[in-house]
Amino acid sequence: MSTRTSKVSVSSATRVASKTASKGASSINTKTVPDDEKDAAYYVTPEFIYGGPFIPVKKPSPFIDSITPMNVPLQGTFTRSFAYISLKDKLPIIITQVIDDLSKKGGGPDVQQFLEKVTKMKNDLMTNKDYDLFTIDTPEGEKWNTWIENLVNKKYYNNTWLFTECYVYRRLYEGCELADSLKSYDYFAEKKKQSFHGNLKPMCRAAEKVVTMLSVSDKDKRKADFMTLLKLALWANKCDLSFSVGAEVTLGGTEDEEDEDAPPPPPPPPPPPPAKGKRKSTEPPKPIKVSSEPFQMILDLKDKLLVDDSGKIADQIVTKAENKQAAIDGNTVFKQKCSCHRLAKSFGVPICEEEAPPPPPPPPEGATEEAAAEPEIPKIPCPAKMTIPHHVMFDIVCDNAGYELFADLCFATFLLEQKIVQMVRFHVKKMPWFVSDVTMADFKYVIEAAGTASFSCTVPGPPGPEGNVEMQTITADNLNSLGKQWSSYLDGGEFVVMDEDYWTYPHPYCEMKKYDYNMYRKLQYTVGILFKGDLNYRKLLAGRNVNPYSGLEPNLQGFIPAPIIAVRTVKSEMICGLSKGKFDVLNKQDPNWMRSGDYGVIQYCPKAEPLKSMTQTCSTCTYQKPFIAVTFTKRSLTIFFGALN
Ligand SMILES: O=P(O)(O)OC[C@@]1(O)O[C@H](CO)[C@@H](O)[C@@H]1O
Repeated sequence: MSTRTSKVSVSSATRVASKTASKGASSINTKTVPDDEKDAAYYVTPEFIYGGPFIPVKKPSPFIDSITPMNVPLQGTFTRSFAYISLKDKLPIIITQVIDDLSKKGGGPDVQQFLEKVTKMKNDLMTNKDYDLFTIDTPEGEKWNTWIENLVNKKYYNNTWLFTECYVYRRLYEGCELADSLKSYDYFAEKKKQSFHGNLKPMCRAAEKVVTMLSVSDKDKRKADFMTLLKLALWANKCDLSFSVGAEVTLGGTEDEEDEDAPPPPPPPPPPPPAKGKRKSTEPPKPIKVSSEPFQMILDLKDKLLVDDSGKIADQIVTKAENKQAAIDGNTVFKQKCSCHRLAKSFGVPICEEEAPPPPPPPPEGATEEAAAEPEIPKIPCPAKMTIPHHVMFDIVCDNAGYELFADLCFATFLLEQKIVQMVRFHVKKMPWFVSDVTMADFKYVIEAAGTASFSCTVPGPPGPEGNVEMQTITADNLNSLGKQWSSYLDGGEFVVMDEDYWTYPHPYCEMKKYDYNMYRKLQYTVGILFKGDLNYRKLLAGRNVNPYSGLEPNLQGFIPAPIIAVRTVKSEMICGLSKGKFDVLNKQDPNWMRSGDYGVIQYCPKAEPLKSMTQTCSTCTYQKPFIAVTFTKRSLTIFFGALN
């Protein structure tokens, strides 16, 4: 009989053994418990029954019948948590949808291999196995394997929900990386396209109003519009396909959707006089009619906005942008020479002073190797020493494509057209992510589709002075003009779209410096970073179930590259910044209120870590280093430059 050793606590094994022994004792050989309790194998080796099955040995379960305890990371072992539900019910369905779609698509042996790997991953998830390592041979794949090997808990439910979910979406994409015929395949593309076309009506209606907010306006109107467009971007976050498990989400599909095409209902009768005494705060909220007209929705949902820092954000971002512009105007020279400048100068190599010149011409035909190895050194300002950017910029860490990206683009357009900033940087994903997160391809698709969409419908216009309502025709004209404006921003550089690896890492943002210091530094140049959506919120709070009444800043745990703006509808069981008692009231009204996406927050942390000159040379200067090392091939110099790495 093979003996299996396993880390099972003796006490529980004893319980198991005695329970086993008591059950049908006559049919099994009742060995006495060995004197030597070190023989743990005894407790886990199933008793062999002649002609009968092995008796299953129940290991102590990692699952706890509880919600996530305070300050503990959300994870699947708490069976009353949404993390558990998401891993048990949502993620397997999303994986199955990918498998089904690809099976229908068909393909050669590489697609079959993809399906086998993804099916195994789905089964491993459902049976709480250990993560498999990545097999792609890339630096980023190696990083993932290092992270997995360093984990204490390598099981899907036992590790944090954040890591497991990111791991699953990253493994899905590995399947494509390993399949030649799936190299640039996006298994969520159709759903994301549908999330655009399925929301044409709210986009066209929103565009009607957005275009009236773009001409430079007085401070009060500018502030009001700033706040409104931030709320438009907030409620757009309801359109999230990982939350809906791939089901199409059209705006306004919330609570009791009001059919706004019907003439508005007559005004409600005056409310009855308040009952004597205090209204019980735990009465379930009365169902509200939510218009699918985006700007009316903002008004309808005002009580669902649990934290609203939009006014403070509007004031401070404008002020910070003005201060940044003053610093740029006043910055005439680099304050310090970068070490590579000094070294280059001392070896007679031109130092990098201006903007990067055009790439050097290709070496002439038949050029000798030495000549080919000596291109003109590009003169690039050394980012390591830059503490003042070239432009006043604002960053948006995007979430979902489709309607949510439309709303984010509207907000960015407002910032540019109101001359608050000169550039908006969008951070998107390098691969299909959480079903509807924006990739570079999605970004370009939405801009192109907005510029060419056609749409027309009639809706009730605003009530006239006598309360009469005229029907009005909504078309895609304003959406088209916005789309064309966005396209020119992309060409002109006002819109910069970046898809660095970092945004598909599984780590909380408080660890950004550890995993991508350059990314942290890049973010320090901006006047504000808008983090969209629930997943970003989970990363900002390190995936923990924090005290709902604690402030945003302490929960960022030092992640303050620039002022942080967190805009998210509540789709996971973590939140901070609530007013006193609010969390308890909401829980009493509906214990599952954090799983609905019906509530939202607009939170702000104004702190920013000062941008200092780096002590070592930057990645740009590293680019020059190999060249200088090749130019001065003396062994001592190569070692010397090597030491600078
Ligand atoms: O970041 P988003 O798109 O706002 O929301 C993503 C998300 O809430 O959807 C899922 C809900 O199950 C979670 O995995 C994840 O946090």
